[in-house]
Amino acid sequence: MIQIQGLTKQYGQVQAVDDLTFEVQPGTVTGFLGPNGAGKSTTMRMIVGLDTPTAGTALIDGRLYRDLARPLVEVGALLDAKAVHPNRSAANHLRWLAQSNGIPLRRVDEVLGLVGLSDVAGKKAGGFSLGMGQRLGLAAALLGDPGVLILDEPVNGLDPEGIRWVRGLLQALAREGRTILVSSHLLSEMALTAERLVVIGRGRLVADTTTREFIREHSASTVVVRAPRLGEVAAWLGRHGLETRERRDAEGRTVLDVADATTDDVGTLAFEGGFALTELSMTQASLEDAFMDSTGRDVQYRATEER
Ligand SMILES: Nc1ncnc2c1ncn2[C@@H]1O[C@H](COP(=O)(O)OP(=O)(O)OP(=O)(O)O)[C@@H](O)[C@H]1O
Repeated sequence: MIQIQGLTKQYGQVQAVDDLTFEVQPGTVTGFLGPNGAGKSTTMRMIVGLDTPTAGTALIDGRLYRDLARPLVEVGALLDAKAVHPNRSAANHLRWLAQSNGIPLRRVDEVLGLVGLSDVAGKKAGGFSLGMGQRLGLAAALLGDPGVLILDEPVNGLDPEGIRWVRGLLQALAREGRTILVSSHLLSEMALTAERLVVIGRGRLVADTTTREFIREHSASTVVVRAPRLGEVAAWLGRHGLETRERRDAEGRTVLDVADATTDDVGTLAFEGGFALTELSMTQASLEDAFMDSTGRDVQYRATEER
């Protein structure tokens, strides 16, 4: 289990992580979600002792990372896939890690096989593509067969096949009872991988819930209505407590958006009011848009055209 308590990191004027408190339980994949610059990497670096918190603590199975006797056997981390000596072969990189952590050398071939790098084991890591580098980083994280895994954007640079493979691997590792924290800035990716989500924006906790609940809360759906007497329909629905907004659809027709309602509600009310409807449909807001909205005021970096 990972326990984060009041974790805070200040870099000069920048509050990178701001009083974060959450737990990551074993047996499930927990997604660590937030827009760029939200503080995910800084949090993960503090968990594995690469950064010192300004305040608060990050404990792994009740202990600080630096107090673990054999860190690689207890925690596997993928934080920067490029942190490999470019002239060292993939196998030698792993052998060196294994030897310095008292891990049997046969484990090197096992993890190379597991991540699909057996064929390039003797090639220099410096010549690896981003995706191959990610696979090597995963191999290093898995080397000590640890009970806790901390992975920063592990699918970055992988092709769709690779992404599917990582997803399956993480879910299988979680089923074995491991604690897995995996970061991403894409809700769509985490929706398929993680059972739970810890969402942050500008260093602060936005949500700590199941993925299903987070999606349910943020996938606001809208009922779309077209009718010959649209103004009267809007007034009628308004009188029955529904919030409506008129707009033009893609074909230039005037339609009514009804928030927080079902087509059943709207259809029944229209019938009771004696209105003919020419359209009654449902649209789902893009999940990614809804997620960005939820962290919206906390987003630190946006494309300038969005400002
Ligand atoms: N060593 C550092 N010195 C100064 N500021 C830093 C340092 N590391 C991170 N920051 C700042 O802290 C904030 C959080 O950064 P962090 O990399 O943790 O975010 P992130 O959620 O991992 O984003 P990304 O997905 O872009 O990696 C950013 O404003 C970043 O510029």
